[in-house]
Amino acid sequence: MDSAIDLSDPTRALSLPHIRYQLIRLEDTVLFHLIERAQFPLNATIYSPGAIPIRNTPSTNLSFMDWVLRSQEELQSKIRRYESPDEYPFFPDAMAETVLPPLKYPKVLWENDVCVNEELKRRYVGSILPQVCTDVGRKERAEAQENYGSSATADVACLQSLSRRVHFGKFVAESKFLQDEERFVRLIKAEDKQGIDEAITDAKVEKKVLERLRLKAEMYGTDPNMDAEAPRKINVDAVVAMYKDHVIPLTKVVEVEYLMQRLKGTKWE
Ligand SMILES: O=C(O)C(=O)C[C@]1(C(=O)O)C=C[C@@H](O)C=C1
Repeated sequence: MDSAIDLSDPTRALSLPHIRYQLIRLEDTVLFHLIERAQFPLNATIYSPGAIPIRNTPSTNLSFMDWVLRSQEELQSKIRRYESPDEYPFFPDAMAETVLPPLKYPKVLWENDVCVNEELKRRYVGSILPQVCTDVGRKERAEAQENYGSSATADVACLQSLSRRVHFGKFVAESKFLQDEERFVRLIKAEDKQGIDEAITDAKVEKKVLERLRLKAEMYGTDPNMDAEAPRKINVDAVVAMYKDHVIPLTKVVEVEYLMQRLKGTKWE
């Protein structure tokens, strides 16, 4: 599978404008997947372990959605999805050998084991989805068993695009580190996580991200054939809140944790 970052040229891969362009592109991906998911009710049962027995797999204690996600990841690992440095599995134990010859990606990132997928999934199921699936101009929608499979399939796409977005923080962090090595080495050596967080934060860019996202959610969520009063396909406020409270903060966690590991094996260690 292709990486969204241009890895053929490591200098370009670490240029901040190039990375930010990819982050903007990913907003579209995340939004379109969420719009697909929001057409179905929340269907909370699919997130509850054991609530839906998985036939022929009695030993599993996964929720239905987790079982779909894990099965997809197992298949996708065989076609090299997780060889790309911007892809991280939610179920590392499901990784299988690839059926294609392995790829050799140039090393752009520093060695690290940062992965926030567990936390991302917890927030997606517990907070993001309940908000996104309500208040699209309709009453609370009842569970629909016939949509269990479609809901979980859309969840996989949402979770994978969100995971990719927040782990792009590693490229951002590497780029920022190279721009001001002296400052970051000092902060990292002092284990000053708050100082690192302040150093990587750009409030103006964050404000712009949220404004652009609101516009996109309003535009993509409105059918051009419908009148202006018709219900939107997506809860615009929920989308903006998702980025403000979860996506940007988790991207920053990834950036800080990546930088905390950045001096391992260097002359500064
Ligand atoms: O674009 C950056 O510089 C980033 O670090 C990414 C990002 C974001 O998640 O959108 C995160 C932190 C910054 O404060 C601004 C934006």
